[in-house]
Amino acid sequence: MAYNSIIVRLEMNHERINFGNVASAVSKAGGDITSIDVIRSGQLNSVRDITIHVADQKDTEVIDALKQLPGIVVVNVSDQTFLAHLGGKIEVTPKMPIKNRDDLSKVYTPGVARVSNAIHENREKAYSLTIKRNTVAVVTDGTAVLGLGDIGPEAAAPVMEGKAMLFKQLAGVDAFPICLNTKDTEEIIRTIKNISPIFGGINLEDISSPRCFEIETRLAQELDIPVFHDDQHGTAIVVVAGLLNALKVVGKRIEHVRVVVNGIGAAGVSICKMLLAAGVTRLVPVDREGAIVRGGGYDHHPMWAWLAQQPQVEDKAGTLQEVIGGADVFIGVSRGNVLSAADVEQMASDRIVFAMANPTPEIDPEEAMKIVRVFATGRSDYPNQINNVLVFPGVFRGALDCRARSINEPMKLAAARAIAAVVTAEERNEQYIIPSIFNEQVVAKVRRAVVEAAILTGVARRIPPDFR
Ligand SMILES: NC(=O)C1=CN([C@@H]2O[C@H](COP(=O)(O)OP(=O)(O)OC[C@H]3O[C@@H](n4cnc5c(N)ncnc54)[C@H](O)[C@@H]3O)[C@@H](O)[C@H]2O)C=CC1
Ligand SMILES: CC(=O)C(=O)O
Ligand SMILES: [Mg+2]
Repeated sequence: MAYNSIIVRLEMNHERINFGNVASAVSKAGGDITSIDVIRSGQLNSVRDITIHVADQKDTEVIDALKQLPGIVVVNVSDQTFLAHLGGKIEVTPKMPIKNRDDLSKVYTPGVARVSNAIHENREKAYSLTIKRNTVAVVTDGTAVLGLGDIGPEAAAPVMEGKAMLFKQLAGVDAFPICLNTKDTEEIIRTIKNISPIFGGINLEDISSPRCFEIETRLAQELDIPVFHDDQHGTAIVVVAGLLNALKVVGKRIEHVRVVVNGIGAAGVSICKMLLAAGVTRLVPVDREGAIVRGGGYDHHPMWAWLAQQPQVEDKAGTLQEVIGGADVFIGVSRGNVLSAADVEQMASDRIVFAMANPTPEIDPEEAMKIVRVFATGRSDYPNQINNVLVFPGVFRGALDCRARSINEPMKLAAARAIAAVVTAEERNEQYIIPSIFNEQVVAKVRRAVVEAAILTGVARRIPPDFR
């Protein structure tokens, strides 16, 4: 279950109530007081800030319980998650101060003109003389934000800022959120191409399918910097990493398992492609209207049409409930609460369920954990967090360091194997199939694997010093 922290400012009349009554009311309503700060204390009244750890969506119950107490005034309630977003979460910081005219003439005019001319003569110098070599655009149109859907570019911004923070903290990559006010494929492609000169890479984020496929393919063809749709490939890479380890835990081989993937959008298509490349022989892709079957006609969706031609895709039609029976693996990248315990119980023994819709998984984790052998979500509050945050920082660190032209399939497979290998055979178990995002080996190993594969496949334009 997810928890949140709220800070409640209370004015208490000491003649009518004591703090013990407050603590017991909070606890009865489902909260847990974790700290108390006295703001003002007098003989009759005091004002205190109490921090309460409270289960998701239970905060109103706790506040209502406090409001009903005699001698209490709830002065203010602040939610720590909202506080963390106040004013946005990132800023631009200069690398040196401008203290005098001499500094000014170096970083700005007239000195800067010589640097600009040098880049004009040799465009490649943008990599050594500007932020290009370490800067990635995180671009969205706000149409498939987490599992929240088409909530618009402004509402997508907190997620993009969060991605930018993770890029910087985990891999030292400077990432900038760009939220576009258009859903038009051609306009998105044109805009990204037009802003690309300052960036060393483009991370596409939360752009809904099927537009995301064309946008990525065209940009990858038309730009000479890496373009990576995180929801497609970041997710597929981390799923394959988790699955390789989960299969070892349950003692099944990838070529023998039957895999149901629910939600064949951006993430689902790429997961299916990568599972086939990794050796899956029995695949059941399922979307809203049921299974996508071998030989079916899907003229409206080129990626579904491609899937329907793959020999490993089953030809049995049906709803999720009709096709899940006997499956060894369920991978959900669709939306919250679409899978019941009864559905999961139809699966094979030693089943593996990755319920990755964010923020609400396909099945309630508390229910699922009782009936599956290996369970994972995209969330940080349960064991086995399968989230593309394990991928994009290291992939871009590697791609920027070797100045890769693109991020190709061998680089992606190498990244998946590198993530899986962070968990050793001794450490691996049902609760630990995937490393934590705070495990420092993750970015280092993914970077190394990505650079090696880029060099081997000829897309690296620079050999980083530690590879010479
Ligand atoms: N844990 C992680 O790292 C990641 C999780 N996700 C999650 O996966 C979900 C999908 O993300 P995207 O692929 O980017 O979105 P998308 O919008 O491209 O695709 C969603 C697909 O799910 C299908 N769908 C919706 N309801 C369904 C249902 N009841 N049954 C079967 N299919 C259904 C839609 O028709 C669509 O094809 C979101 O909840 C997102 O948060 C996505 C990327 C990474
Ligand atoms: C994690 C992520 O990128 C998503 O849920 O869309
Ligand atoms: Mg995303």
